[in-house]
Amino acid sequence: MDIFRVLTRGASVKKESGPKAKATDYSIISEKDENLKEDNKESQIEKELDFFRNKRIIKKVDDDKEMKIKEESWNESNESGNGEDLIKPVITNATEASALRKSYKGNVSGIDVPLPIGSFEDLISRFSFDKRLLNNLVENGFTEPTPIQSECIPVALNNRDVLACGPTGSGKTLAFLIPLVQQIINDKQTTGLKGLIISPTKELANQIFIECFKLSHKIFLEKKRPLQVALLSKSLGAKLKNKVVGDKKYDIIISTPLRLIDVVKNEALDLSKVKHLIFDEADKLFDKTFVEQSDDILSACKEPALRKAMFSATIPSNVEEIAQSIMMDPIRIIIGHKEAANTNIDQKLIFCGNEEGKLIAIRQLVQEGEFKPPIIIFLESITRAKALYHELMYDRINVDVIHAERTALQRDRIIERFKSGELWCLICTDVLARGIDFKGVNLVINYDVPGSSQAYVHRIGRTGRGGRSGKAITFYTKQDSIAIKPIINVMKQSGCEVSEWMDKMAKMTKREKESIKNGKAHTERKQITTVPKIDRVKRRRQQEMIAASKRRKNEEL
Ligand SMILES: Nc1ncnc2c1ncn2[C@@H]1O[C@H](COP(=O)(O)OP(=O)(O)OP(=O)(O)O)[C@@H](O)[C@H]1O
Repeated sequence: MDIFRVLTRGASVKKESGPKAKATDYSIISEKDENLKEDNKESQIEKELDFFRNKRIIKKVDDDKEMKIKEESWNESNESGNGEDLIKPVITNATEASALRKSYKGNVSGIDVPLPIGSFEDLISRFSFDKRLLNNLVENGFTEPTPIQSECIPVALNNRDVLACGPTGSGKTLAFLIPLVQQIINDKQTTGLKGLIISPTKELANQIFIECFKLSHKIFLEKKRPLQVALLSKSLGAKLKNKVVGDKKYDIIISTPLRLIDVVKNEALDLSKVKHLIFDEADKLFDKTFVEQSDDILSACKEPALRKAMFSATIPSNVEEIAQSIMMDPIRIIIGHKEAANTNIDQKLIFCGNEEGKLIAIRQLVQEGEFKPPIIIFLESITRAKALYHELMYDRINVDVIHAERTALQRDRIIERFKSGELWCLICTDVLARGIDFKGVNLVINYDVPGSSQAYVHRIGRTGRGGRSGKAITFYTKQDSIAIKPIINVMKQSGCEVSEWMDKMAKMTKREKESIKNGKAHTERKQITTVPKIDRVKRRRQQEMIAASKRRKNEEL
């Protein structure tokens, strides 16, 4: 509740709360006592959740070598710095760096770890950062780096490999895009593809492309050539194959693994000069579905000085091992807890007994006013997503569904409608679970318990993004008694209140761990429907009769 109040208050942080609190006589003004305690509690929560650092934190070491954290507004600091020469990096030494890291629970390890940046202006003095690029950041509303950006940008600009893990919605996309664009600007001499970003889904690739396009707006390289970014779509793939477009045209390409491999195998795109290779949602790209394709991409990038980067909100230990084996002295950056969800999300479990109970639970949420759009509902299969869509349509809920059987155009249109607020409730499979940045999603419902703790973290991460608060509800039934355990553990790690019975329930035997790992934690689910069984049987018989009659006619013909 406190967290919700603090977050919904947004940027209107009371700046004087600190000094005032000190000056107040607690013993005399007893009625204000509670308010002051509240303020202290709030500032504590703010510090922990301020991933977007609306307030600037500057650290200084005083004579007694004690750290003092001083807040300065963006304007104040801008006024004091009259001219480029006077802009000084905010973080200048290891003590300041470690205090900054402590403030956002950053854990950074590796050989020769560079200092983080305290503000985007630090980049000008430390890395001769491009002014147009800085302008593009500010014009898009990015005035202060988020913790993952503070850490990752200097690492990449020092040309180091990086394995980065930060909460969902904490700005990882810009954490790899900002240094990438700067490095392309620095590398004036060579033409052709230098930066490659791999994403597991088309939707996410498209989103990264849009961000990269905005960031490289009006940036020109040698001979006034604009920096060229492309999304490797089906049509661009065909153009490259037919040599309608030359493969040297682009500086940065964003693609899904399969599409990229297709053009590379047809020798329509040369990856041998790629200098920066970024895997977004790295744990997905190195799991069993994609690992071979990711490996093919790595082998096609032959540049000896290839810089590799891996990003995700979840990095399981097997992916860490892969990262260590393919990277050169990587720097490992973890913001927050590796197995936890974003702390801006209020997480809740609802026991529904059985499958019918889930439909009742949704209707109850509607009745109780908890079903506040925009809402995303995740299900485990296409069939189930379609079935729930039909059920909710009957309830006259403004809803649509996205899954792998819908065409790219349909998917794009639905996403647009959802983003514009025309569509209130989006039903989907895990195809939209990762990376997609819908601003202001109020509620995520896991209609089916996700298959792993990682899937859970990504699914619920569609809400509570960019410093906003959000809510996630997970339905479970008797048959989810094992699958729910890792979810309770994530809730614990993320600081949610977990009752004693939940805590007991979360304990896993070796066998249970094994069955979760092998995806055998739950059995086949019953169909989603409110149509009585007798009607369903009648309908099926009718369909069978029609099919049989069609068959007979065909045979006669
Ligand atoms: N420095 C910043 N200041 C303010 N907002 C930012 C900043 N950096 C990123 N954002 C915003 O935060 C939101 C989430 O960013 P992003 O999509 O990169 O998250 P993410 O960490 O990649 O999440 P996920 O793990 O789900 O992929 C976006 O709307 C983005 O525009």
